[in-house]
Amino acid sequence: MSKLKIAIQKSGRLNEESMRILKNIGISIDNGKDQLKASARNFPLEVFYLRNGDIPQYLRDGVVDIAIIGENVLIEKGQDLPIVERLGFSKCKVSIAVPKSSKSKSLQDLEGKRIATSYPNTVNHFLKLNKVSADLHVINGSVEIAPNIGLADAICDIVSSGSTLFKNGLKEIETLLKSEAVLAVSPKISNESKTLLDTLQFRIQAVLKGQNSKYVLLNAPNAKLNTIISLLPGMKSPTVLPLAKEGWSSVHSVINGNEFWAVIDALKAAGAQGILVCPIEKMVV
Ligand SMILES: Nc1ncnc2c1ncn2[C@@H]1O[C@H](COP(=O)(O)OP(=O)(O)OP(=O)(O)O)[C@@H](O)[C@H]1O
Ligand SMILES: O=P(O)(O)OC[C@H]1O[C@H](OP(=O)(O)OP(=O)(O)O)[C@H](O)[C@@H]1O
Ligand SMILES: [Mg+2]
Repeated sequence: MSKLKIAIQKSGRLNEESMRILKNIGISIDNGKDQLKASARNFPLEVFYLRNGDIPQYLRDGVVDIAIIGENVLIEKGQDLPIVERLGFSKCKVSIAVPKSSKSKSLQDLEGKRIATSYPNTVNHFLKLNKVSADLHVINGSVEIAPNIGLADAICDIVSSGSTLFKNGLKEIETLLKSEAVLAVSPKISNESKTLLDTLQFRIQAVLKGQNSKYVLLNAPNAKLNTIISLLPGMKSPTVLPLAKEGWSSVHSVINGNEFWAVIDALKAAGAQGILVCPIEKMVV
């Protein structure tokens, strides 16, 4: 039986969370130290540990079937490669920044200036779109140092907390794109591997949905039940069970993480008491 081949970043920002996803979907991997290829014990899966920046080419060539990769790298080097799942971690932006003292306030002010970046295709595309021409200096790391050593007037790099920009005396002037870790697929994936991918994706979706939701239990006076139930959609509808105490019920439901605090505030205001909130490990809808 053939195995599904997945590329994961060997080391760096994406490695830990990528391994955690595999663990959370019940896949265990025999990982020898410095091993660049490993097999799963309980799923027909082979893991290739690669550099993030090399993964688009491996996908294109069909060396691997799928990969967990930063969306920004796909935008830079793999526009042709389909994304099948957004994974919600390693969220960041790719932005243009200039020294705090610079007079440049927008992209138009960078006409004829030097921009240091590790993302030349992304920057070129953006400059072209905005009809600005600038000189690109491609460097692979520590991009934020470039203006301080006189190499460039501006930089384009990843921004997350903004602390690297701050520490290097830079300010952001344009955001080119937003990125997160994604699951990308090789255009050469076989039908057999595609079936395995469907199984893997089903499991990943169950984990992601669980992560984005909370299980809520609360006590409600029966007189307020209708209002409280209307605030709680649940997976189908909330579960309502009688409490031992006369005139009270226990209500169980699932709340989406994004609207969590707004719903809790509304529940309290509607008379809910003893609200318990529990994490959900997996959710199959
Ligand atoms: N500060 C950050 N906060 C959040 N996500 C980030 C941050 N820096 C990078 N990322 C995301 O993680 C990915 C991997 O970044 P990392 O710095 O580990 O590797 P890299 O040097 O870009 O790649 P390679 O594996 O080729 O060496 C990036 O492509 C981006 O999607
Ligand atoms: O906005 P912040 O939270 O400060 O994060 C942004 C920094 O993080 C990344 O660098 P990383 O630490 O991965 O080092 P690298 O340049 O060696 O990849 C990125 O290249 C930025 O420099
Ligand atoms: Mg980095």
